[in-house]
Amino acid sequence: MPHHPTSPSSLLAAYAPGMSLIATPERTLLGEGALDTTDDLARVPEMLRGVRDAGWHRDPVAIGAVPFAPDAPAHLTVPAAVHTAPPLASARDAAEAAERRALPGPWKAEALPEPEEHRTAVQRAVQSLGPDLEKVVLARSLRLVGPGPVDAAQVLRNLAWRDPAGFTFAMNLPPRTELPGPRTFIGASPELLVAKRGGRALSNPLAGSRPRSADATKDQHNAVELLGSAKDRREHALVVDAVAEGLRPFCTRLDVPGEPELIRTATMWHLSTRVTGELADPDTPSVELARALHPTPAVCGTPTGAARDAISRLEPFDRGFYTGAVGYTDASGDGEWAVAIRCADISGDGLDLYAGGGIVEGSDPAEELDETSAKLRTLLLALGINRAL
Ligand SMILES: C=C(O[C@H]1C=CC=C(C(=O)O)[C@@H]1O)C(=O)O
Repeated sequence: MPHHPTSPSSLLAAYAPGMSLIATPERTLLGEGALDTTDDLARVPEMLRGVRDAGWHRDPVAIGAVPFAPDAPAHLTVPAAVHTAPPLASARDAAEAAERRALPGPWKAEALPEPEEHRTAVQRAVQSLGPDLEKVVLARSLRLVGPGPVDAAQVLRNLAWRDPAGFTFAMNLPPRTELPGPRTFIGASPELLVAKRGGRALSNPLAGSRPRSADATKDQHNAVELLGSAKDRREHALVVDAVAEGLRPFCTRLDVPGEPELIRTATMWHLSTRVTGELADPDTPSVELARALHPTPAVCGTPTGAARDAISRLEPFDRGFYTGAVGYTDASGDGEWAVAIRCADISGDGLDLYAGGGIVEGSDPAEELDETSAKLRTLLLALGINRAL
């Protein structure tokens, strides 16, 4: 991977729509232009070899986004120029305060489905649980339209500095047919689908959530309650088991901690497990691991097929790239792929925000609605909106 010693804030400042940026706990990466593009994650290693063999780039990197639906096109590009910098968390400095600014309103909001309908969908999902469907993740979306073109670069900087330890991204996508002009898939995900470096693989499944609270006592109470919740631990274990099963065929050794830990973002507490493995073949491309894992029960459910069917029955919108994956890989297969959550799809004056939650036996519709509202706050706060919509 090319090395351009620079600071993460200078890459955030250089970002403009049409480019792609991803900031991870390992590095910050900005891609400009396109030497080649594919809509198929499986073809990424071949695309990287092609670019290298043609002499267009000695050390090419592919960066992009994969949708939730298996038959929908991905968008993965080998940029003409890739700039890298250390991780954001290493550089919380004066830039942080200077670069954060609210976007101008007012915003017109339209919920799809309406909150009441989401509660009903959760209720229906709970009723359809049983031996054939143990868990399903149900989501809702919120369309916001502002007074002018949404400033994606400002949203990105706001997201980055609020959650510098996660995976912050802005991916350039082909325009939507109904909304011409630049399209940016943007977000700050706390969840690592898979990273591969040399002979080691790492995944960090999250599932089981409580909102953060501005009140320190309540915040602590939420965290303790989450860690002790049998329902959330069940919901979490289904994801960890699926990730371990997905990685096992590739690994000679797999370490799966028996107990989840708590992690926090600016808006949420989550149960988290770090699964690490030693790869039988250190040349296994990270995209192959991502394909084997996606979609985990953190975004779809268990078993996958029945959960997908329930999602298409109960969700009244197309998820697009939400609950897909975003990331990058180099030609040696080393790379990082985050689960595409806490995100929005920006085109023109509007954006679509998304949030979902895992439904298992014992899930409560009102609590699930509140959880999605809390998850939507990641993007709402990045727009400068500090209230529920
Ligand atoms: C599907 C989402 O979150 C997933 C990741 C962490 C916790 C989750 C949960 O507790 O339900 C979800 O599985 C989302 O944020 O839209």
